[in-house]
Amino acid sequence: MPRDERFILNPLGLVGAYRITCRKLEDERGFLERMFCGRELAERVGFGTIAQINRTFTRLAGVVRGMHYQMPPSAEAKMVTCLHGKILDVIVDLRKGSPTFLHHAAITLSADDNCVLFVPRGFAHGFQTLQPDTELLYLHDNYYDPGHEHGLFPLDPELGVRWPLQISQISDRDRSHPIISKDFEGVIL
Ligand SMILES: Cc1cn([C@H]2C[C@H](O)[C@@H](COP(=O)(O)OP(=O)(O)O[C@H]3O[C@H](C)C(=O)[C@H](O)[C@H]3O)O2)c(=O)[nH]c1=O
Repeated sequence: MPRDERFILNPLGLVGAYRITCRKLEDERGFLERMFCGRELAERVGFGTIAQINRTFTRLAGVVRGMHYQMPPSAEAKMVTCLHGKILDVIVDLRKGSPTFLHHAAITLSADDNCVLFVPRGFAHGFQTLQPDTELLYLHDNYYDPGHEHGLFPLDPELGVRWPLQISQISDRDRSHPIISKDFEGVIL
Protein backbone atom coordinates (compact mmCIF):
# COMPACT_ATOMS: atom_id res chain seq x y z
CA MET A 1 0.00 0.00 0.00
CA PRO A 2 1.52 3.38 -0.98
CA ARG A 3 2.57 5.21 2.19
CA ASP A 4 -0.09 7.91 1.93
CA GLU A 5 -3.01 5.58 1.16
CA ARG A 6 -5.36 5.50 4.14
CA PHE A 7 -8.07 3.12 2.95
CA ILE A 8 -8.10 -0.63 2.37
CA LEU A 9 -10.87 -1.63 -0.07
CA ASN A 10 -12.46 -5.00 0.67
CA PRO A 11 -14.70 -6.05 -2.30
CA LEU A 12 -18.19 -7.31 -1.44
CA GLY A 13 -18.86 -9.35 -4.57
CA LEU A 14 -21.05 -6.58 -6.05
CA VAL A 15 -18.99 -4.52 -8.50
CA GLY A 16 -18.11 -1.13 -7.07
CA ALA A 17 -19.27 -1.80 -3.49
CA TYR A 18 -16.67 -2.06 -0.74
CA ARG A 19 -16.22 -2.51 2.97
CA ILE A 20 -13.51 0.09 3.47
CA THR A 21 -11.07 -0.27 6.35
CA CYS A 22 -9.67 3.06 7.50
CA ARG A 23 -6.07 2.88 8.60
CA LYS A 24 -5.52 3.89 12.21
CA LEU A 25 -2.42 5.95 12.98
CA GLU A 26 -1.78 4.92 16.54
CA ASP A 27 0.50 6.18 19.23
CA GLU A 28 0.63 6.07 23.02
CA ARG A 29 -2.20 8.65 23.23
CA GLY A 30 -4.63 6.70 21.04
CA PHE A 31 -5.18 6.98 17.28
CA LEU A 32 -6.06 9.22 14.34
CA GLU A 33 -8.23 7.79 11.58
CA ARG A 34 -8.97 9.58 8.31
CA MET A 35 -12.66 8.84 7.63
CA PHE A 36 -12.86 10.53 4.22
CA CYS A 37 -10.48 11.81 1.53
CA GLY A 38 -12.00 13.36 -1.60
CA ARG A 39 -8.81 12.83 -3.61
CA GLU A 40 -8.10 9.19 -2.70
CA LEU A 41 -11.75 8.06 -2.72
CA ALA A 42 -12.56 9.86 -5.99
CA GLU A 43 -9.69 7.96 -7.63
CA ARG A 44 -10.43 4.59 -6.05
CA VAL A 45 -14.22 4.32 -5.72
CA GLY A 46 -15.58 7.37 -7.55
CA PHE A 47 -16.87 9.18 -4.46
CA GLY A 48 -15.36 12.62 -4.66
CA THR A 49 -17.51 15.35 -3.24
CA ILE A 50 -19.78 15.31 -0.22
CA ALA A 51 -23.17 16.90 -0.87
CA GLN A 52 -24.82 16.16 2.49
CA ILE A 53 -23.94 14.46 5.77
CA ASN A 54 -26.61 12.76 7.88
CA ARG A 55 -26.55 11.18 11.31
CA THR A 56 -29.17 8.70 12.48
CA PHE A 57 -29.80 7.52 16.03
CA THR A 58 -31.84 4.38 16.60
CA ARG A 59 -32.93 3.64 20.16
CA LEU A 60 -33.85 -0.05 20.02
CA ALA A 61 -32.06 -3.14 18.78
CA GLY A 62 -33.93 -4.98 16.03
CA VAL A 63 -35.07 -1.85 14.19
CA VAL A 64 -34.99 -2.04 10.38
CA ARG A 65 -34.57 1.11 8.29
CA GLY A 66 -34.70 0.92 4.49
CA MET A 67 -34.37 -0.26 1.80
CA HIS A 68 -33.88 3.18 0.28
CA TYR A 69 -32.48 4.48 -3.00
CA GLN A 70 -32.79 7.55 -5.17
CA MET A 71 -33.40 7.48 -8.93
CA PRO A 72 -31.47 9.66 -11.37
CA PRO A 73 -30.87 12.55 -11.58
CA SER A 74 -30.65 12.22 -7.78
CA ALA A 75 -28.98 8.79 -7.61
CA GLU A 76 -26.55 8.92 -4.72
CA ALA A 77 -23.56 7.05 -3.41
CA LYS A 78 -23.27 6.73 0.38
CA MET A 79 -20.48 6.11 2.82
CA VAL A 80 -21.92 4.65 6.02
CA THR A 81 -20.02 4.54 9.31
CA CYS A 82 -21.24 3.20 12.66
CA LEU A 83 -20.28 5.64 15.43
CA HIS A 84 -21.97 3.77 18.30
CA GLY A 85 -23.57 0.34 18.57
CA LYS A 86 -23.73 -2.27 15.84
CA ILE A 87 -25.79 -2.99 12.70
CA LEU A 88 -26.22 -5.51 9.98
CA ASP A 89 -25.93 -3.33 6.90
CA VAL A 90 -27.46 -4.53 3.62
CA ILE A 91 -27.07 -3.24 0.07
CA VAL A 92 -28.93 -4.45 -3.04
CA ASP A 93 -27.59 -4.02 -6.57
CA LEU A 94 -30.39 -2.34 -8.58
CA ARG A 95 -28.26 -1.31 -11.57
CA LYS A 96 -30.03 -2.30 -14.78
CA GLY A 97 -27.90 -4.79 -16.68
CA SER A 98 -25.64 -5.57 -13.74
CA PRO A 99 -24.56 -9.23 -13.60
CA THR A 100 -25.45 -9.08 -9.88
CA PHE A 101 -28.83 -7.35 -10.39
CA LEU A 102 -30.98 -7.85 -7.26
CA HIS A 103 -28.15 -9.59 -5.46
CA HIS A 104 -27.39 -8.29 -1.98
CA ALA A 105 -24.43 -8.10 0.37
CA ALA A 106 -24.77 -7.97 4.15
CA ILE A 107 -22.01 -6.88 6.51
CA THR A 108 -21.82 -5.94 10.15
CA LEU A 109 -20.61 -2.46 11.06
CA SER A 110 -19.80 -1.52 14.63
CA ALA A 111 -18.35 1.46 16.43
CA ASP A 112 -15.01 -0.23 17.01
CA ASP A 113 -14.26 -1.79 13.63
CA ASN A 114 -12.98 1.39 11.87
CA CYS A 115 -14.86 0.36 8.73
CA VAL A 116 -17.00 2.32 6.27
CA LEU A 117 -19.49 0.76 3.86
CA PHE A 118 -19.29 2.28 0.39
CA VAL A 119 -22.67 2.06 -1.34
CA PRO A 120 -22.42 3.03 -5.04
CA ARG A 121 -25.15 4.83 -6.95
CA GLY A 122 -27.82 2.41 -8.10
CA PHE A 123 -27.93 0.42 -4.87
CA ALA A 124 -30.69 0.20 -2.26
CA HIS A 125 -29.49 0.48 1.34
CA GLY A 126 -30.96 -0.69 4.61
CA PHE A 127 -29.90 -1.99 7.99
CA GLN A 128 -31.03 -3.63 11.20
CA THR A 129 -29.69 -2.45 14.54
CA LEU A 130 -28.05 -5.23 16.55
CA GLN A 131 -27.59 -3.12 19.67
CA PRO A 132 -29.61 -0.30 21.28
CA ASP A 133 -28.60 3.37 20.93
CA THR A 134 -26.94 2.83 17.55
CA GLU A 135 -25.64 5.89 15.71
CA LEU A 136 -24.68 6.03 12.05
CA LEU A 137 -22.96 8.72 10.00
CA TYR A 138 -23.80 9.00 6.29
CA LEU A 139 -21.85 10.86 3.65
CA HIS A 140 -23.96 11.40 0.51
CA ASP A 141 -22.56 12.47 -2.87
CA ASN A 142 -25.92 13.85 -3.98
CA TYR A 143 -28.75 15.79 -2.43
CA TYR A 144 -31.79 14.35 -0.68
CA ASP A 145 -34.62 14.42 -3.21
CA PRO A 146 -37.93 13.04 -1.90
CA GLY A 147 -39.36 13.26 -5.41
CA HIS A 148 -36.82 10.73 -6.64
CA GLU A 149 -36.58 8.58 -3.51
CA HIS A 150 -37.86 5.00 -3.73
CA GLY A 151 -37.86 1.98 -1.45
CA LEU A 152 -37.96 -1.81 -1.43
CA PHE A 153 -39.80 -3.86 1.17
CA PRO A 154 -37.06 -5.20 3.48
CA LEU A 155 -38.76 -8.58 3.85
CA ASP A 156 -39.33 -9.06 0.12
CA PRO A 157 -38.67 -12.76 -0.59
CA GLU A 158 -37.15 -11.69 -3.93
CA LEU A 159 -34.34 -10.03 -1.95
CA GLY A 160 -33.90 -12.91 0.46
CA VAL A 161 -32.36 -10.79 3.21
CA ARG A 162 -32.02 -12.74 6.47
CA TRP A 163 -32.44 -10.12 9.20
CA PRO A 164 -30.75 -11.58 12.30
CA LEU A 165 -33.14 -10.25 14.96
CA GLN A 166 -36.90 -10.16 15.23
CA ILE A 167 -37.93 -6.77 13.85
CA SER A 168 -38.74 -4.49 16.80
CA GLN A 169 -39.68 -1.39 14.80
CA ILE A 170 -40.10 -0.41 11.14
CA SER A 171 -41.59 2.85 9.86
CA ASP A 172 -45.00 2.78 8.18
CA ARG A 173 -43.30 4.07 5.06
CA ASP A 174 -40.72 1.27 5.01
CA ARG A 175 -43.42 -1.29 5.78
CA SER A 176 -45.35 -0.08 2.73
CA HIS A 177 -42.57 -0.27 0.13
CA PRO A 178 -43.61 -2.42 -2.85
CA ILE A 179 -42.62 -6.02 -3.46
CA ILE A 180 -40.37 -6.24 -6.54
CA SER A 181 -42.50 -6.93 -9.60
CA LYS A 182 -41.28 -9.22 -12.40
CA ASP A 183 -40.97 -6.20 -14.74
CA PHE A 184 -38.93 -4.16 -12.24
CA GLU A 185 -36.13 -2.80 -14.39
CA GLY A 186 -33.99 -1.24 -11.67
CA VAL A 187 -31.94 1.93 -11.86
CA ILE A 188 -30.62 3.18 -15.20
CA LEU A 189 -27.52 5.24 -14.38
C1 LIG B 1 -32.98 9.93 3.84
C2 LIG B 1 -33.25 11.33 4.30
C3 LIG B 1 -34.38 11.65 5.03
N1 LIG B 1 -34.60 12.94 5.43
C4 LIG B 1 -35.78 13.24 6.23
C5 LIG B 1 -37.07 12.66 5.71
C6 LIG B 1 -37.87 12.37 6.97
O1 LIG B 1 -38.54 13.53 7.38
C7 LIG B 1 -36.80 12.06 8.01
C8 LIG B 1 -36.59 10.58 8.20
O2 LIG B 1 -36.47 10.02 6.91
P1 LIG B 1 -36.42 8.44 6.73
O3 LIG B 1 -37.46 7.81 7.59
O4 LIG B 1 -36.40 8.16 5.26
O5 LIG B 1 -34.98 8.13 7.31
P2 LIG B 1 -34.38 6.70 7.45
O6 LIG B 1 -35.38 5.63 7.23
O7 LIG B 1 -33.66 6.71 8.73
O8 LIG B 1 -33.32 6.65 6.27
C9 LIG B 1 -32.00 6.33 6.62
O9 LIG B 1 -31.88 4.95 6.59
C10 LIG B 1 -31.84 4.33 5.31
C11 LIG B 1 -31.30 2.95 5.53
C12 LIG B 1 -31.01 5.10 4.32
O10 LIG B 1 -30.22 4.55 3.53
C13 LIG B 1 -31.21 6.54 4.32
O11 LIG B 1 -30.26 7.21 3.47
C14 LIG B 1 -31.03 7.03 5.72
O12 LIG B 1 -31.17 8.38 5.85
O13 LIG B 1 -35.58 12.64 7.51
C15 LIG B 1 -33.71 13.95 5.13
O14 LIG B 1 -33.95 15.10 5.49
N2 LIG B 1 -32.60 13.66 4.40
C16 LIG B 1 -32.34 12.39 3.98
O15 LIG B 1 -31.29 12.18 3.31
